[in-house]
Amino acid sequence: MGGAAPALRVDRVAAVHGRGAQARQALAPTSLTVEGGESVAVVGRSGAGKSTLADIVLGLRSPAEGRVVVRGLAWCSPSSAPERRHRRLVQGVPQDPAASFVPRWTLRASIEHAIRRLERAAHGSGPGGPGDPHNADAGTRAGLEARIERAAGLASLDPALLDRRPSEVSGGQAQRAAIARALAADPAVLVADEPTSALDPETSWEVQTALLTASAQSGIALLLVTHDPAFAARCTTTVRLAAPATPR
Ligand SMILES: Nc1ncnc2c1ncn2[C@@H]1O[C@H](COP(=O)(O)OP(=O)(O)OP(=O)(O)O)[C@@H](O)[C@H]1O
Repeated sequence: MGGAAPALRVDRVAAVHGRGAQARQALAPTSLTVEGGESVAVVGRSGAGKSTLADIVLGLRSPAEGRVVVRGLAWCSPSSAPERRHRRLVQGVPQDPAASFVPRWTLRASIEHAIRRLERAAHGSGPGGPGDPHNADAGTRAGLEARIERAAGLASLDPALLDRRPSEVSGGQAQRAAIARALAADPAVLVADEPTSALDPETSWEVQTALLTASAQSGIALLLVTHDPAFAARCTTTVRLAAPATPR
């Protein structure tokens, strides 16, 4: 797509943990670009700052230097956090998917709740219900159901499993549901920090396939933190983080 801004641009982003004499570089200045539909594996030694980078792109912490740009929009910098109305643009796939769903709710109810919350953030504090003209897709029951089922299909999750609770599905199925929840938000960027480390090798491979296929088919940029060289090799590119500066 000639001239379009990349889905994700990380521009000389660095991070520091602690303050004053305790301050310690957690991430050395790092730049990378991920186009829609591409996947970038972030690798590096333990403590290199991989999770710190993932948290910054997710908007969970601020960089000490540099900036993140999502689809050409200023996403975050040392002095600015992501705007609420743009929150849906970057979605996370957690390491422990079962714990990220409400235990008493069906997977469908949790995904529906996540979509409605993002819609409310996108369109101000309105109810996000059928009366909201911006909300025609998620606002009607049929539109919402179609959106969830489409996301489940993209994540290779059997839609019948959407009516189970997190304790009633396997780890691999819960991870597919977490991928579906992220896709249902219609993001530009997916951030996955060790998304298959809790799974057996066969299930891990299948979930990797679901994640990579969904990102490629939907034109979503995937930023993947992994220690698994085989998973990294399946991505479009690998970025190896430099070790942060050691304290003096
Ligand atoms: N909450 C925190 N307070 C202080 N220092 C922290 C905190 N979280 C992480 N760090 C430090 O920041 C650096 C980067 O940590 P980070 O978890 O991002 O590394 P990582 O590359 O993801 O490591 P791993 O591969 O072991 O998960 C490390 O030196 C770590 O000790």
